[in-house]
Amino acid sequence: MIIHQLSHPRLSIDNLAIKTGECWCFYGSGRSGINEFLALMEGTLSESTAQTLELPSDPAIISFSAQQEIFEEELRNDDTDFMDKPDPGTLVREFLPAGSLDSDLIDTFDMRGTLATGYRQLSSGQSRKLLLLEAMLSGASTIILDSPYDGLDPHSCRELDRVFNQLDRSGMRLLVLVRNAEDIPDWCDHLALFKNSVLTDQGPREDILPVAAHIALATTIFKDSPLASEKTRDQQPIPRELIRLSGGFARYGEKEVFTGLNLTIGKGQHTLVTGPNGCGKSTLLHIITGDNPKCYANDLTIFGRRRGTGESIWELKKYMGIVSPEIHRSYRVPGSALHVVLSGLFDSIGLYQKFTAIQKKTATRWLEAIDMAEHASTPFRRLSYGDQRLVLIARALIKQPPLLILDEPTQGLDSAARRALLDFLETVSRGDRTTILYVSHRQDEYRSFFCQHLRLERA
Ligand SMILES: Nc1ncnc2c1ncn2[C@@H]1O[C@H](COP(=O)(O)OP(=O)(O)OP(=O)(O)O)[C@@H](O)[C@H]1O
Repeated sequence: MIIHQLSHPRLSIDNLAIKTGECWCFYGSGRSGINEFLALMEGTLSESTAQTLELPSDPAIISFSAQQEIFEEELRNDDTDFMDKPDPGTLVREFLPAGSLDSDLIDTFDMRGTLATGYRQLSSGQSRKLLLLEAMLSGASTIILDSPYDGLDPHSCRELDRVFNQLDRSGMRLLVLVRNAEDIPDWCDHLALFKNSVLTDQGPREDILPVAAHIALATTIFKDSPLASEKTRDQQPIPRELIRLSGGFARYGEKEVFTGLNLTIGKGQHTLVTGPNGCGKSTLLHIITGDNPKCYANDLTIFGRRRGTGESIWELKKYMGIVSPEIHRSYRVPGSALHVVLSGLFDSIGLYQKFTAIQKKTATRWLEAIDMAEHASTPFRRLSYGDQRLVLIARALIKQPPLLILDEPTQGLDSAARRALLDFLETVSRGDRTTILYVSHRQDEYRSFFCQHLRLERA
């Protein structure tokens, strides 16, 4: 792979040559040029010129946008309307090359139990692991891993390291893109850095690592958030107990996800939920938000109202702000970044209601808070994954909800943005307006303001 004198409004690379057998890590903050580099690898970077551009012809790319593309393809092919049972879509085993189903790697990543599951039914971490397995088992000669640890539980992260440490890389090229210095894998032998839209440094890992330590330490996002702004919607008084789930259970068909789960969240009882990929964290949140049909069968009281007693889901959603991989995946309707933030006021995916000048001003202030005011009219889908994530966080925060549900909100963010979000949430946690329910795999996000920790296990 050779890149010589590549020029793009947000990416310059003077010289880059990667030989077969080499393993490179590319590191930069979210707006350093790293997203454009990924787009270059994906073949979607327009407006660039280069003197020499020899890219891998058919790389296996493991990224959130690749996951999204498959999801959308699966939705397009969904034949449920023409069948007498839900169409599971392409099964996990159908993604893997014929003859590879005995591979130990499937057990290593704890995916054997999902072989007969459809792609759309996978948890977010499981769908990442599937792409990884597909790339490795099909013997791809170039593998590009974008934020490889995001979305994986600690066990899978360790296994990923073990597998790549032991991998015979002689016939392959491995490119890893990370936005957190802590995520630079020790199994990469080369390191390259992006700063201010330029690939500035490159060389053996140990030579460049000291320079990397100084990148992405500063950000202004969430420094000036409209936290105590004017009320954006009338709110009823909220009871002291927000959630009570007694003997909670969830299953899909024959498959039990969890059972006998008790959870009470009082006002100000900021709660952290952790557990391995596929143990049911998102399912639990979907039961709470009313997005899983099992919410009616469960003994669940939310904001003082027993579920299944005639309340509408929209009544309850008024009190929640939600960020999750599922919302991110579902946000496929056209609309600008500003419209996405505004849609948080109406709990809709897409903006279908008239908004007031005050609401627009508040949304604009939230865009300023995430340093994206200049992208107010940029179509949401054209933003990088990390910037989309920030917009969705602003969407959840805009109404300053009594219950803020954040399911792996920092996926795709760089370390500075992640820290800024957690610092901001710490400030939120000190007020009496919002209670936070937070799911994460990253131990560096387990802040002390979480006063309750729910550890889920696999059933
Ligand atoms: N619609 C569905 N149909 C069948 N199985 C499903 C469906 N949705 C989720 N599952 C399965 O339920 C289990 C729990 O999924 P869930 O998304 O709640 O896990 P999670 O703990 O949030 O995982 P992750 O950490 O990877 O996000 C997984 O094994 C998943 O494959």
